[in-house]
Amino acid sequence: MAWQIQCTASSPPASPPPFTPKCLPPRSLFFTLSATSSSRFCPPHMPSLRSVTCSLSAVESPTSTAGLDDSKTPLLEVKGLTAVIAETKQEILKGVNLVVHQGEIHAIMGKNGSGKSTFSKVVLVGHPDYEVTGGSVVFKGENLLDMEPEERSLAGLFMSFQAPIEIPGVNNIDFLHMAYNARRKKLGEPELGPLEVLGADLAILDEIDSGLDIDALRDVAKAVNGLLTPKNSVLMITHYRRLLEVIKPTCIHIMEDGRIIKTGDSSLAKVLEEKGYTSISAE
Ligand SMILES: Nc1ncnc2c1ncn2[C@@H]1O[C@H](COP(=O)(O)OP(=O)(O)OP(=O)(O)O)[C@@H](O)[C@H]1O
Repeated sequence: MAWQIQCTASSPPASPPPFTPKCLPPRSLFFTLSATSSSRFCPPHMPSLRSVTCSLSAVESPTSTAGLDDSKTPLLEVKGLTAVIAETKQEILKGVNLVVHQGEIHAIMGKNGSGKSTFSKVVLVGHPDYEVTGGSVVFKGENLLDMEPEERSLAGLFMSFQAPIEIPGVNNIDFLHMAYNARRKKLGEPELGPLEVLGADLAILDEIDSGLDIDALRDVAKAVNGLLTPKNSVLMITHYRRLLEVIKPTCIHIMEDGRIIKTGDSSLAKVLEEKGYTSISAE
């Protein structure tokens, strides 16, 4: 797990470098996480990820708003989110509860069709295919559901596409990050992580591991690692435990039929591998 070793090697300064939001136009919402990104992105002020722990231990979590660590600042608070397909009114999200605090990595797993992508589309972009019928989504204290996609981006959300290597311009974020930090270095200022350069606090990464071989997966893991700072958080949507072997999440949430039915620490992925989703939903 080279990504962890790299990032634990640096000790954090007394205070993290200042955040620099709004340094990019609104279109920066849609960047692609590069499978070729390297660990050079690991920000120097990042603390050991091992210090970030989930206080829940594979407990049932019909309302996973239950505090992971109340001393931390919540970034994203989703409560009772329900949504239907706009055209047919079929309900897909049936009361999602989720809290992501600063500096945490969360993973959402679940069977095909459980509602993971719908959740990310509703939260991130307010996708027109869906209508929110209830609940709330608060990001940094603001009601996200009232915001246009551009406003969500400016508020500090970042989303990656699925299948990153199929998207042209895959290295944009690498280039942007390097160019920005080169200038900061020249000015004698501390370098920033990619999310800070983007002015984003939370990255939602939807199935960034789909179709990747093990080597590409390691590169993606390094890139995800490089997105983190003590203030930034990552919410990953994934099918595969193998990604969670190289990126140890603070918490794993299991989604089933439009709800999060269980929240636990990274050991939950092992339970899934050994016993499958059925064992969890049947408990
Ligand atoms: N725009 C849509 N029109 C019709 N059905 C939809 C639409 N969006 C989602 N669905 C249905 O809602 C359910 C949840 O879909 P969603 O893509 O969110 O699940 P998922 O957990 O991300 O699945 P996967 O792991 O296969 O990507 C599925 O049954 C899907 O067919």
